[in-house]
Amino acid sequence: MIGLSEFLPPRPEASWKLIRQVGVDDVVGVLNGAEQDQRMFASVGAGGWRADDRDEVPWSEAALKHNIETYDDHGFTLVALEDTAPIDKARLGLDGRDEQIDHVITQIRAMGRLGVPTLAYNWMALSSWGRTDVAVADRGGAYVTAYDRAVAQSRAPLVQPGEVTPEQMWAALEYFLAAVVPVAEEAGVRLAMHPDDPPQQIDRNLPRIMSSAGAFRRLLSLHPSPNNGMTFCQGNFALMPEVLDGATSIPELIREFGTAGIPFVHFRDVKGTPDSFRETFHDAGQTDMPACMEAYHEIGFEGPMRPDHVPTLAGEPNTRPGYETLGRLFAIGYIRGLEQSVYGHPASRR
Ligand SMILES: O=C(O)[C@@H](O)[C@@H](O)[C@H](O)[C@H](O)CO
Repeated sequence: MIGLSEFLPPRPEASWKLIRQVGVDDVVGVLNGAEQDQRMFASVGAGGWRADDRDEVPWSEAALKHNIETYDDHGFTLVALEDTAPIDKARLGLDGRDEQIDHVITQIRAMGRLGVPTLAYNWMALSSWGRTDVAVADRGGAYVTAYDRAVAQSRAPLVQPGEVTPEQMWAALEYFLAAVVPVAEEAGVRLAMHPDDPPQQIDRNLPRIMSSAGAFRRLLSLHPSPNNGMTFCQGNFALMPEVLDGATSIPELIREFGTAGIPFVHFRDVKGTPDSFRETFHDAGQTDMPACMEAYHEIGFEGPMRPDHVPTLAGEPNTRPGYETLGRLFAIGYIRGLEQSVYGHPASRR
């Protein structure tokens, strides 16, 4: 079976009871006050959530143990992290990167000791996922997020034109992997690179190198290891050139990368192109989701899979675009149904 999971910060909320009631016990977490916890909603101009004021280093073993205990107190098991210390100097290959890489190494060793086997990270320097609208009316008036490249690129630049090159970011990634993959191997932690979102070649003058299937083939070849893998975020792979031009498909990429390359899945969908798209309900996008689930079953995937972004439904504040509660319940039910139709119902499994 897949490890159906949900993305929750280490701060209990009323929604946690609903997530348990719809049958999800596994959690993908952030680190209280770390880079993604602080950056992800600001990146789309939303209020999001606020970190607790804690007297602990977010990526320390003590902080991670605190988070695990918090999840455990509510019946959840932390199965992956999708957060690190700030690593922009590492992403850009700048002075000070070794200290940032040391923080990641500290976190990986703590994850190994505390039994958290997967670490998702991304190479979107100075930013995170990007959207130009977080309240586009979709089915029944539900809000989804959307992206328009012309609007996005009219905003303030992240760097000056040519200030950072793709080669610089690839060299920085190779340096990062050389430092952290051996530690991950020793700790029993699988690294899972998330695609640039959206998968643009360049964003406000800054290269985005993890924006094609070819880039992920290069990632795996840069440092071959069972601990150097990817977060197979379907919504982003669906917008990559090789999928849009028909050279491959999401199910074919699932089979190509296999469980060796895919420790972790974001199971969501979109409509459009990387220059202009909206996110969708899981049953209404441009990807053959049943075919994807069949491909996961064929490769024997049984790792963490989460719904990722969901629409905001009636009555919800939309301060956490993509991450409100009611849409998660729909998505969880949809994924669980697909899973049991493909992997079999627990009652029928031998
Ligand atoms: O596809 C995406 O961009 C999402 O997965 C992000 O919202 C991601 O989960 C956050 O930036 C936290 O890593």
